[in-house]
Amino acid sequence: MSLLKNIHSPADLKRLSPEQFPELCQEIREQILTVVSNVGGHLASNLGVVELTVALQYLLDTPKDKIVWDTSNQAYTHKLLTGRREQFHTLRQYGGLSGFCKREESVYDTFNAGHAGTGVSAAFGMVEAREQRNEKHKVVCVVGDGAMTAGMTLEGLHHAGGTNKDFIVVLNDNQMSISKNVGAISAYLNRTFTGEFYARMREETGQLLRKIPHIGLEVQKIARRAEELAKGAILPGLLFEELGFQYAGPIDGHNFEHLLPTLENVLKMKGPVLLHVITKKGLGYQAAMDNPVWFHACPPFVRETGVPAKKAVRPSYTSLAIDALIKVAHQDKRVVAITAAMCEGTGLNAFEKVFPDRIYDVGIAEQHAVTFAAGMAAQGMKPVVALYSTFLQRAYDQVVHDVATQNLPVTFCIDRGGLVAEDGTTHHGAFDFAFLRHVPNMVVAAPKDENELQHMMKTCVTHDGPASVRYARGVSLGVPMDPEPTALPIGKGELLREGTDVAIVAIGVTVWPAMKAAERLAQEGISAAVVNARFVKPLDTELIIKTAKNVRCLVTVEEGCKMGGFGSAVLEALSEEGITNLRTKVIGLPDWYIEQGPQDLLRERYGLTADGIYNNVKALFGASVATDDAARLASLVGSLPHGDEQGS
Ligand SMILES: Cc1ncc(C[n+]2csc(CCOP(=O)(O)OP(=O)(O)O)c2C)c(N)n1
Ligand SMILES: CC(=O)[C@@H](O)[C@H](O)COP(=O)(O)O
Ligand SMILES: [Mg+2]
Repeated sequence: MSLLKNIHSPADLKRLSPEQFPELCQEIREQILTVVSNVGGHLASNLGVVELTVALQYLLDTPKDKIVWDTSNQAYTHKLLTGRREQFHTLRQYGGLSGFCKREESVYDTFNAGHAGTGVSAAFGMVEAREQRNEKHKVVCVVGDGAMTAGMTLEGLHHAGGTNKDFIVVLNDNQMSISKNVGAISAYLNRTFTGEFYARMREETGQLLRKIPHIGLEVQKIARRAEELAKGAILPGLLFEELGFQYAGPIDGHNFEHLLPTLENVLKMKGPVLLHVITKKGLGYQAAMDNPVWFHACPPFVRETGVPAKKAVRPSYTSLAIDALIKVAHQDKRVVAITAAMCEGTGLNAFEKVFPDRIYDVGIAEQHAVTFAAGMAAQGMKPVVALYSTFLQRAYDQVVHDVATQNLPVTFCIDRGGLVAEDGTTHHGAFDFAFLRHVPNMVVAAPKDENELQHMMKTCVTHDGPASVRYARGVSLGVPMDPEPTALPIGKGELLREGTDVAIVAIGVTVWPAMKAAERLAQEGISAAVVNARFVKPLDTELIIKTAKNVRCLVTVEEGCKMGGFGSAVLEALSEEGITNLRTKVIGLPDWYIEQGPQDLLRERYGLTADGIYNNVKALFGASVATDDAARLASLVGSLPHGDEQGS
């Protein structure tokens, strides 16, 4: 590590000679592999952009010049070269470096990201800010071929290409999203590989024309047109040129002899420019090159073998949800599945094996995925859209405007609901209860365990309207499973435990911890009822009100934001009923962005474990007893005759 350890900022990199770069890149790869095999992370994407990052930092004058990393899951080399090498071992851990770019972390991180497709828009915003402020610096956005399929990227290119502002987009094309990239844009980019064919053909056409004596203008025109057509059919650059970008490339993104001079030229060009760079995901680590999908975002693994360091003890909620979906799809031919570039993450690859003709991967295009589903539903199909909670945020209007207003039977499998751990702020599924429960017609369900999950899958898919079922990241609990999924009554919760002092009304993964808390409270003589609400909407107000009327305190628990979420729904129901004499508390995520860290640790921090619920209930109950005692005492004192009256 003799080169890397002396780099504390890009200025140190500039002191190296380009001949030393291959050795430096090897050291960087070594460092990334050491840390990621230990803590997990986005290995394959990062190993693919080592040379590109070195070249950019070498030629640009950051932080004055701005680099925007789209999604920013590929920014590890960037972190290592911009003063964060010594903290790099803390990557993705609680209190450690983020796995993504964070402005709070470094001046070299120009824009926070984690969701794909924001880079071009943000970077072009910086271009226009530069113009407004009369500044002189370069703005470069690095965007992947996967993110190129995102609507926002195309919106950004459309805007920027319509101007003549100096702006550089580097398209890092590794032919992969998380899995193989899909769709027309990806096919278009893949024709890069026939670029050689285009060059040869152009040469041959030229030779042919030169051989024709006294070539007329008309013939020349026809020839040029033929060439343009050939370009349109074969050369990827034409798409970008038509969008107003000068196109350069494709070039080998691992070869400094290509990278440095081309980038140097591109940085001097005026107006919007797109440089197309071809890279390989996982380069330098055979296991990641062989299986870039698994190594896209991997848990800790054994470096020598490339196998996970820990074996999963039980199936994940994800896989059990899709198992149930497969069973339901066997019974109903109208059921189709839709993923937005997340076939593996959402477990739909299992569905694809059984129903290869009934699954659609639309690319990183959540908005399209939802409206596409609505279109299918409008024609009698039963589409199931499987998305991570955090990515559904992007399709809010499509949920409201295209699905719910028409009461269309689209099911949303909301994966990664709640705390997702190491990906942190941009990826926690904190808001789905809050942004779905106010949508008319929408069913919002969250099971307490995997058995209930399979039943809710059936409930939602067979429901004749929009419905969502939300489940957590991670392994299931290991509860006994019923042989078949069965539809549950929509809007009905279950009373898991009777109680006369306190009611704990919980939803989703917080239900079993609530039960544990109740057991502990019982040992101390506090009688706690536990309601598994099952549905945030329609809320089982009847059960909740009935339970509330028997107790003096009520606590709600959810792994979601408190503001406008499940607890708010319960409080609204109590208020509607005119119940005002109850002490209440909402346990959930606070009004700030939740940091990265292991799920257990974060759950503890936000009071979502059995202990957390127990402590909250005890404090609330203790306060209510104290208040009641004080009130009793006051009324007792009030009823005593005054000294004067006693005639003293
Ligand atoms: C809006 C959104 N949807 C889905 C994802 C999940 N996701 C993370 S990285 C990734 C693939 C990105 O592919 P690409 O842009 O080509 O970058 P690469 O990892 O290949 O460098 C996806 C789908 C996301 N981050 N954001
Ligand atoms: C999908 C995405 O954004 C990934 O890059 C993420 O890091 C994956 O995490 P999971 O392990 O939850 O699928
Ligand atoms: Mg890619």
